Amino acid sequence: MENKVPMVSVGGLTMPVIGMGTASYPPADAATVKSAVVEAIGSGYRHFDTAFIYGSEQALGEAIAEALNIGLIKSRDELFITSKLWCTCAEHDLVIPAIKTSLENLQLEYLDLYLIHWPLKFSKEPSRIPVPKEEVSVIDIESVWSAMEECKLLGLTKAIGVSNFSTKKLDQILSFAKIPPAVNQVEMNPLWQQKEMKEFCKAKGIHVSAHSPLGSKGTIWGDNRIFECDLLEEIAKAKGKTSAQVCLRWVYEQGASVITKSFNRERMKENIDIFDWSLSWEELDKISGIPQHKRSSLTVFIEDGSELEAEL
Ligand SMILES: NC(=O)C1=CN([C@@H]2O[C@H](COP(=O)(O)OP(=O)(O)OC[C@H]3O[C@@H](n4cnc5c(N)ncnc54)[C@H](OP(=O)(O)O)[C@@H]3O)[C@@H](O)[C@H]2O)C=CC1
Ligand SMILES: O=C[C@H](O)[C@@H](O)[C@@H](O)[C@H](O)C(=O)O
Repeated sequence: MENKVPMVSVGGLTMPVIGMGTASYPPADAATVKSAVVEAIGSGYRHFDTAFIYGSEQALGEAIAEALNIGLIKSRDELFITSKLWCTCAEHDLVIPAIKTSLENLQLEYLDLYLIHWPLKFSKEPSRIPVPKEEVSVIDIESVWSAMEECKLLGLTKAIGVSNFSTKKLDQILSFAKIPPAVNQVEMNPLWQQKEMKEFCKAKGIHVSAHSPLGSKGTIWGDNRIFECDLLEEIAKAKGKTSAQVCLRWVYEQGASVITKSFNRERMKENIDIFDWSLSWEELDKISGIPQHKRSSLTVFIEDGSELEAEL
């Protein structure tokens, strides 16, 4: 299939506006992730999102090797690969070893984008989930960011950015960064539209990437609300599309990139088929009025996560 996915400029790189997520719950086995990624490459995906904590780096690396082997792609450079620094390594001296571990897992020499996963640090390997609050603190962003900058200067990644950062935290980074964050990857979908974040990032030249664009259906941190939203279904029906496609197209029309996960062949094809039609002003206006509902995985994974969230 011809790759007709639009590209966006991010930190001096071009990035396909849709990326395939590789986080799943319960975590899929390596063979499932590998075959889903190979299938996705065959369907035109060129952008993949992983993280140390997902446990999917190895399988993604194997899929890339396989795609090269069977000639689906000619060179690794045709792909855009993102990984993320986990909270147990969110301190200056642990960042370079962490990205090297991710690269080793992926069998790659460089990442395209390396993100700080959360503005949080775990003092040790969490003793349980939800992580006890005494094991969690707010990241020392200045020292961690300088190590992220070193990752880029060393050529371990082409661009650096953050994830789940508030505008307040972004402002902090911008006050000292030699290399500003290229991306903030945040939850964004018609039920959590990120209007303020979108305006802030536009003004500061930071690209917004949307994770959970379908509400992370099927995971313990997600829900099915997107698929139960009558308005989205109504719009989808009228256009001969699905609610998922309407959501993904909506994110794209906001100027954000879309990171969505499907390991199902038909749905991954459906999800990438959003670039030759558009939403009307009237439809966009109706979506803009949907009551907002933030669904944060912090409250699932961290004890008193909502209190902590207020600090971030
Ligand atoms: N930075 C961060 O903190 C976070 C990053 N992420 C990243 O973003 C990616 C996407 O987010 P994620 O939480 O996975 O959730 P999504 O919002 O992309 O939803 C994925 C779920 O929806 C299902 N699905 C996918 N396409 C369709 C469709 N067309 N119709 C119906 N159901 C569909 C999938 O099932 P199936 O596979 O069976 O199709 C899966 O259960 C993650 O994989 C991860 O890479 C996610 C959360 C947080
Ligand atoms: O342990 C915590 C979880 O992994 C969570 O914070 C992340 O996995 C997040 O939901 C994501 O998918 O990026």
